[in-house]
Amino acid sequence: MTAPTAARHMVNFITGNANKLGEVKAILEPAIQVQSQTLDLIEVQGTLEEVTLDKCRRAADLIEGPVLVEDTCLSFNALNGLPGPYIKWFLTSIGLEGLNNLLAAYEDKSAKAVCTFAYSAGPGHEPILFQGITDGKIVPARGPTNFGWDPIFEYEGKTYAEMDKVEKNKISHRRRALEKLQVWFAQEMTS
Ligand SMILES: O=c1[nH]c(=O)c2ncn([C@@H]3O[C@H](COP(=O)(O)OP(=O)(O)OP(=O)(O)O)[C@@H](O)[C@H]3O)c2[nH]1
Ligand SMILES: [Mg+2]
Repeated sequence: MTAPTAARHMVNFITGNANKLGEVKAILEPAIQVQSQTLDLIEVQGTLEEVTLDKCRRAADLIEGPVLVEDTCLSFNALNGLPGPYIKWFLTSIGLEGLNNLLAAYEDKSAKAVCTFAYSAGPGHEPILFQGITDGKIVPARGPTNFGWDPIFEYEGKTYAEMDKVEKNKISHRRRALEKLQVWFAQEMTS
């Protein structure tokens, strides 16, 4: 499938999350320019893939053009992957300490940060998924609290919040997903 010409060097990232947008720009630009629009998209229940595909189709229909969306999961291995795509609700409801408490009864504190981007060339075009996973563990909060659950997700001895942006963007779930998107975009440009 060939993407429309306008989408070859530019994506329209639909998100309400300024921190996500900042990281996506830092990783993709200047090779791929990122413009952004905020839409209040209803998010369905289901697997991460189902949630992201549905979000992408809705965004493409509303924008009537090419879109990129992303959904982030935080999955606790001891809880068979929960909170997963529902992490936003959990974080809002019980906070960082509450998320730690969910694992109090379990020895296994390991978790996966999972980022799934979906790109659609427009309404009626089936979205393409790009997923990245970073394995870490859940710890009591350390570091600045300006982005979601960054302070409780530890990777190789540091929480995401303790890393500067450059460091996080080298190893993050978002970076790993965007590397796949970059490869796909590069192929589209030469095809
Ligand atoms: O500490 C964090 N480090 C990250 O790297 C990260 N990425 C996302 N999040 C949070 O996890 C939930 C995902 O929900 P989510 O994917 O639906 O995002 P959202 O609703 O904020 O934006 P969007 O859906 O408009 O794009 C939201 O609470 C986000 O704030 C992160 N927290
Ligand atoms: Mg959301």
